[in-house]
Amino acid sequence: MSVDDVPPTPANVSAAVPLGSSVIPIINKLQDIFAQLGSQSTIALPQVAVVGSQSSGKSSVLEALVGRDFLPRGNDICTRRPLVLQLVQTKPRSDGGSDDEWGEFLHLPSGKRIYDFSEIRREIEAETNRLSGENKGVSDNPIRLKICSPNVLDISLVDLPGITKVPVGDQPSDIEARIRTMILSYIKKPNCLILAVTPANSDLTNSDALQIAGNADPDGNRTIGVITKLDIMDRGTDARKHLLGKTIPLRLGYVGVVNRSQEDILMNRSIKDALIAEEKFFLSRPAYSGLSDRLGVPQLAKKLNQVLVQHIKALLPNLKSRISNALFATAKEYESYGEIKESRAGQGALLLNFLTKYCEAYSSTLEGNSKEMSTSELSGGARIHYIFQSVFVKSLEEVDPCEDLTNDDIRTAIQNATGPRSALFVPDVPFEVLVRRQISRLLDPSLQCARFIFDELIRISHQCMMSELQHFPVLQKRMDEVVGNFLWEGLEPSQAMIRDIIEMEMDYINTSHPNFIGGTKAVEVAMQQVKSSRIPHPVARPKDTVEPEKTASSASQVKSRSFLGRQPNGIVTDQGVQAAADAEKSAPAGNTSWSGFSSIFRGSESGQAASKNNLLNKQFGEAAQDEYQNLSTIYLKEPPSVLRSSENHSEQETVEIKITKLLLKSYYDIVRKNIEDLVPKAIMHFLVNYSKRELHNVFIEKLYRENLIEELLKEPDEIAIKRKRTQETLRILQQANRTLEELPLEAESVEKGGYRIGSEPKHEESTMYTASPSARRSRTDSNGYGRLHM
Ligand SMILES: Nc1nc2c(ncn2[C@@H]2O[C@H](COP(=O)(O)OP(=O)(O)OP(=O)(O)O)[C@@H](O)[C@H]2O)c(=O)[nH]1
Repeated sequence: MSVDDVPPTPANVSAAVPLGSSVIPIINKLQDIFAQLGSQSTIALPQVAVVGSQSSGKSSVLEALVGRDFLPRGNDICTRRPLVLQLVQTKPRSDGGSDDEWGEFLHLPSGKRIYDFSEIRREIEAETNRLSGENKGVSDNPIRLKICSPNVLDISLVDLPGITKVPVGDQPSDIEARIRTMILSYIKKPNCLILAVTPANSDLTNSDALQIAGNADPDGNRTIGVITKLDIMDRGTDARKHLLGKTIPLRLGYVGVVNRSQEDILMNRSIKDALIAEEKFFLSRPAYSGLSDRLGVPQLAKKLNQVLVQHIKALLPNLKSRISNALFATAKEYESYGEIKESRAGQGALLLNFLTKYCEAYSSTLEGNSKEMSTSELSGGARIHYIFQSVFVKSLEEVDPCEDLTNDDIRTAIQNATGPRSALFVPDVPFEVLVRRQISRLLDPSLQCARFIFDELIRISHQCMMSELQHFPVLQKRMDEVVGNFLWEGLEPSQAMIRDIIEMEMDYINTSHPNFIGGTKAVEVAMQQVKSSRIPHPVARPKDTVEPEKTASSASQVKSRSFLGRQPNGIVTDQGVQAAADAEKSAPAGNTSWSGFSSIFRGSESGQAASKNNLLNKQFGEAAQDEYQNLSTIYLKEPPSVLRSSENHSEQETVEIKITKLLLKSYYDIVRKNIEDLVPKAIMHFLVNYSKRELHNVFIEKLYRENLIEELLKEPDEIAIKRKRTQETLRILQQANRTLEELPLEAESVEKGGYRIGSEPKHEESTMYTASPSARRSRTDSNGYGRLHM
């Protein structure tokens, strides 16, 4: 079959097995992944460097691999500066035009594209001369050339000056050492693949290339031996032994190639023709039969591909884990933006879902069955319990109802309660006044407790804002407002209830409460306290001096006070009286412990009247006498504007104060227990449980409105942008993940690359060019790197 029988259309080109078909698509896919991810990192492919002695054919090998004529070649020294050739794959032109391949030099103004490859060659020569002079000078300063094409693999190739022994022209005397150092600086890097080029017409055992490659890569893991100029060997000799590795073994083996001769170059022979000629040459030489896997530039490219595949394989696990980590992180980020719905129905469902989820979170936080329960601190309902028990109840328990009541206060209250008369009994009124005053003190902490719980609910409400809501600030703000107002509405009735409870307690002092100490017991206890307080004072103080008239009336006095011994049902018991009487009896003779009481009863109607009469008679008599005696007028001292009860307490008053205090404490305890019980109940009912029960309804009423949905679910622009970007990244990563899973990296697929001598006709793409149909479409010119026909 002839070359012309097969037109270079994408269909039949892809029917052939182009070189690199196994590796280039993989690389392309991977590079696509990186490009789409906007990642700076790429698949770091090994650099390929050609080394060898001068004019061994290094540039020719490189050029054949790349498939374009652009390197200066000649039988004199050509490469005098390293040429770092960066192949960059570009997108094919959409219109299929052929000007999608160009070169760019780093030393030229940036962006200057050179589409004519002969001009590229001329610029390499000119730039070499610029720095190294025109007289064979050598420089280690590299020329950097970027070849952009849809048909190349992203890889760097380095053409290095050849090793030379004898200085010529402007070369320094240590030229060999200098060139060796320069070469080593490139090929000693572990990611540098070495093509050690030795011409077949020289002695392999003296190969500079193998020698320097051996220095840089002693294990031979990255050195491929290339034997050039097989066509100009001495007649009767061949390189079979060398190619089989029998002369100098190489781990990656040798490939024999036939490049264009100087004559071919002068005749402008194309690479395509050269490849055909090369294949013909091997077919015509029986010495090379059976060595098809190590003959020809395509086989060299295949070998390179195999090494590249191995390299990619080694990179893959790391790449996969990077992609899957990025996938995980991006998926999480995307999730954090929450759902977004386009349709009105979808938006409504989404809003309803948010509101419901919020209410569930609110309830479960209060109930204590939230999934996000903290283990480091109290939260939710537990905090409410803490406020009730450890703040409210505890504070109330610590209150002493008599704390801010001095004995004088009590005495004043008693005196005020009895009005202009002297007290016959310890009256109810001061006790009630005082106990009411103490009960009223419970209002403030109770209201404060409600306020604390309100604050706590507000706090819980903030905790319940799901992370998704962060992306809907309008909704979040409105929900916050609704909850705040709603809780405030719950606070008012709970505080009103608390006021009612306290007022109820103040309104009716239930002295019949079974837990109330009652008068009898209070008298008994007070007397015992007074009695025991006297025991340590065996010597009677002047105050204790008995006044006979007082002791005389003590029994009746005690009896008169028997109202204090009334049972809660109001029945007067003898015990109360008896207890008081007993106490009186038990007092030592001449003791006036009940003198206070006695004084009340001393003032019995008749006694008081008598004494008043006596006094009046006495005063009248004296006045008459004074008149007679014509004495001067007696003036009373003006009473002070503020009157206080006298400072000295009589013993009676002491007992009265004690009784009042006992009654006060006992009753206060009852009220306190009630308040401790009822206030939390009121708050729980009107505020906490009410909010739990009704919040969802309130949300529905206030927010789940047709006309509000769009506004509530409006995302801020920056979030919408982030969401879109994350979604796109996620899509790319998922695709990348799938691509990595599907990559055909089996050795078998690589083996299919290259061409086999004597097999079916092949239409080989030259060397490292891509096999993508779109790329090939642009390669219909006659530059000679399109097809190889046999
Ligand atoms: N006949 C024949 N000539 C070749 C072959 N390879 C290279 N040549 C010729 O050998 C000469 C040197 O080739 P280059 O490719 O420039 O060699 P080089 O090693 O790059 O040379 P320097 O860069 O100067 O060291 C050129 O004239 C090529 O045409 C080959 O396989 N067969």
